[in-house]
Amino acid sequence: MEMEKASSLLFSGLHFDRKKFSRDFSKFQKNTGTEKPQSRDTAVVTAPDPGKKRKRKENSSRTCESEAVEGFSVFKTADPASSATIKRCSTQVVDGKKEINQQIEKAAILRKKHGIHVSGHNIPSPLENFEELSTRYCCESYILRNLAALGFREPTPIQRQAISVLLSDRECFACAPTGSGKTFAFVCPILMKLKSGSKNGVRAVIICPTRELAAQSTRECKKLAKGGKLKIKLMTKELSRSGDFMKMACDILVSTPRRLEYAIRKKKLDLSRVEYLVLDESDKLFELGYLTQIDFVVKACSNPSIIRSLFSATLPEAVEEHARTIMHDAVRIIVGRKNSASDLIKQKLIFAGSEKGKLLALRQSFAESLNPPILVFVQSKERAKELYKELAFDNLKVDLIHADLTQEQRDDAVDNFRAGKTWVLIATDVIARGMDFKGVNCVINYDFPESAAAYIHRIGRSGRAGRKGEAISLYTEEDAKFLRNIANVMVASGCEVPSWILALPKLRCKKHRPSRESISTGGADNDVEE
Ligand SMILES: Nc1ncnc2c1ncn2[C@@H]1O[C@H](COP(=O)(O)OP(=O)(O)OP(=O)(O)O)[C@@H](O)[C@H]1O
Repeated sequence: MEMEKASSLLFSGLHFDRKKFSRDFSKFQKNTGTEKPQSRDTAVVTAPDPGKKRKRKENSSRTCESEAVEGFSVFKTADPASSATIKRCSTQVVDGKKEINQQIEKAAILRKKHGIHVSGHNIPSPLENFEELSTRYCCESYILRNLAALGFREPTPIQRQAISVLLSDRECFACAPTGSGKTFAFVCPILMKLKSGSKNGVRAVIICPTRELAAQSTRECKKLAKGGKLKIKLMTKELSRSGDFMKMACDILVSTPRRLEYAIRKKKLDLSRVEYLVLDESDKLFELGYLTQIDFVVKACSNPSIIRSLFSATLPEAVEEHARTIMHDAVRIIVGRKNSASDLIKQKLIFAGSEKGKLLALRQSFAESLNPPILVFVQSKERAKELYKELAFDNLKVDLIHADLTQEQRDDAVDNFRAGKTWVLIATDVIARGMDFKGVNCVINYDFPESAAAYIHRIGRSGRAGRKGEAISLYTEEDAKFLRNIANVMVASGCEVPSWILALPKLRCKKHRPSRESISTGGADNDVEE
């Protein structure tokens, strides 16, 4: 139901005028792209389509495609009497085809090696290494320096494919495991494409579902942009209320949907020149709570040549279908198995019997081996407060984070956890998505997650960037209806699960979180805050 509404709302304001952009066809024959002449995308063998729906910068077609067209025109204008010319040309065509086939094969091998699955037309080959950013796409040296300074030696699979797709001015929707480097997969091409700073307003927008994630993405973006001229800004509460973007240098803006909408409505922010729009954690942003804001922002990004991209570790069918109908010639990228947990996480299910049993199991687990940093997820802010009170006197360095805290308190909680000052952070789902806490050893689902997606994102706070992690999920009888879904995710990652759980009935429709006995005292808790 939610997605049906999404389909009717999202992107509905966008309209592309074919006639208006028909002139662009002529541009396909000019060489103005950023990809270097010697570089070739794979599988680009057809002549450009003059009826293409939208204006595109030409570098994506400035490859074998334009060469094939040029080849034919050479053929036509050559002296027909000269058999030598004809022979030379046909040899060139055969050589060209052979080369293209070799490149297609090479790209396929590379994709197979890295578990990259793609669909769409004329998909650029994945990057073999970061050097290709400069040899193939003329990347400025400061970006390569920053990549090296960050210690990134090889692109991750999602970076290999998404970077080349976005650098070829193609829209994409991508699904890759948690902690697999999706942030740089969209940040890097944006920095490369925008090149120098401009005073003409915001040119790229990155939307994240939470303020913490927006702040983190801004920081990551700034790390890669160090030494360049681009201005990157995080939309703070203050900026959204009183900042005048018309008078401010800002090339890349990172924001939550609400703050973005607020600034646009106040007419202090014009997004009509935006060239790149990223919806990070896109499936979350497509949920009802965000939908009208996202729709409003997407309409405000009215530049017809905008490149939009969707990234997440979970991409439900409904979101995919929707993306396919509204995006233009988009490339679908899936790394590994779709909607699955990272292979690096060891997952365990523990039956705790009752709410009291859960507290006991948690204390016991801490007593046996406390290996911080540890994240403990609960289903509501009330329960976060209750659990905090229980653990605060257990001689643990424990803290909590939920949506009721001030921004300063939330920032402190995140910073202290990052700095190792907090060993155990109790959290609601407010930090379940996207947050990159390095080296989280264990995620404990104190309250069982109510969907496979929620589970994948929560446990994905550990086992990031190639490190191993652990996830423990406590459950009681109240959680029976959610068990099978989560167990299926575990089985798909190679974990053992009792067979009776897999034989439980399928979850047919979305179920509400169970009301639970209070952690500290009696009473029920029906709060559904994230
Ligand atoms: N090429 C690379 N080599 C090594 N580490 C990398 C590389 N790219 C990114 N990383 C690191 O991997 C970690 C996870 O990256 P990131 O937060 O982008 O993951 P993600 O896929 O967006 O995860 P999530 O789905 O949870 O949002 C970060 O610490 C980042 O610095």
